[in-house]
Amino acid sequence: KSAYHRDTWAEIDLQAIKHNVVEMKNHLNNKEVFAVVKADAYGHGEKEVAEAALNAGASRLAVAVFDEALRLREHFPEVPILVMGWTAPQYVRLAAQNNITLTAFQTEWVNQAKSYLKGEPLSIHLKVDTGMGRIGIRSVEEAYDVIRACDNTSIKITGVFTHFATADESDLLYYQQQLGAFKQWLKQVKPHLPDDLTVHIGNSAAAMRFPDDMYDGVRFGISMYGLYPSPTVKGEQPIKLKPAFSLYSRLIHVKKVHKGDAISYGATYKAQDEEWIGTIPIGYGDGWIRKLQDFSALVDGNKCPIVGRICMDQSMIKLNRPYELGTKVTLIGEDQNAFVSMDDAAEHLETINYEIPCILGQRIPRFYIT
Ligand SMILES: Cc1ncc(COP(=O)(O)O)c(CNc2conc2O)c1O
Repeated sequence: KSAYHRDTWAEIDLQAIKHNVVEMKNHLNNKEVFAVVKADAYGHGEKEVAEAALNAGASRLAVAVFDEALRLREHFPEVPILVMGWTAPQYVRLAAQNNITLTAFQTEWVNQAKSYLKGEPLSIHLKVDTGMGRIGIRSVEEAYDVIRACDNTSIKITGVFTHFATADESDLLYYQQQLGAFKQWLKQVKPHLPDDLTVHIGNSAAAMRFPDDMYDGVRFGISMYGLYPSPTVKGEQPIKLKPAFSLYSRLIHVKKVHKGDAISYGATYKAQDEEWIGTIPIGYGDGWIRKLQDFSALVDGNKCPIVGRICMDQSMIKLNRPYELGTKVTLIGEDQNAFVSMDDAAEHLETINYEIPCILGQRIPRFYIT
């Protein structure tokens, strides 16, 4: 349960989510946009983001895990929902009863699945591995086996898809190889598949950079949240995105320390002079991990470095002057005309922006700006 009685919170701008969906739909001249809301909508809140994305023109929801699909089905009784990951065959009946589309790519899985179905129609999308090397069919022969296993069963192939490993990079060779492999695969397998198939191959990067390659729809994840998939794509600015996620806290303690005074565990930080130190109620117990030490937060538009070791529930920042208790601290987002972005935090942590909102835990309540 989120601690609502603590001055640390996230704000999710649903107008930004809608803006990004509309931008993508226009960019694709109205192909389908599947809102990828797995991992609690990349940490933004699955229900609220799904609703905003659907209102803005997304036509389907895509998740990674069957339980995410079951939860969303509670709120969205009619929307097509695709589970993009592997689901154990013993759950196919529950999937069929909830009209949830699963991903299939193994003949053995199909054979087991049909033994659990009692005639209910189960929708599946075939996953083709053209080079992501994670899950998926890797040859035409494999495809024939899987398709044959579905024959005369209640398992209906309603889509095929593949996933790109390098669509966000400057070197396009591997992307082109995957695209070529998929086209070749589809040309050979299509005659054995139903006509009204949904074909979708692109993530945010491919959809933004190569909209004409995109077949029927795109699986829109990171950029629906207003984040570019990589510095390369950010540099190209194929569409203008609005970041949705902001993270705030408030000063709960302010003190003046003298030269040589130590801050936090290990006494690793020593004040270099008389300094004003602020304490904020966020720590690695919230996913604000220890490696964020020396990253900066904004107070009154000023960059204030995180000094000393980050604790489980609290962190210290060096202030540019004394501030009142309760003064707002911007950890991610805009403060006056200064801005700390998800990309800044990712760069500091030597990771990608995707990871940051996902690791911010449920002790940080998410509030929604509609
Ligand atoms: C199969 C599949 N399709 C679409 C997306 C959306 O990609 P985007 O967020 O770049 O638009 C993902 C994201 N998968 C992951 C994102 O980060 N790690 C992943 O495995 C995915 O796994």
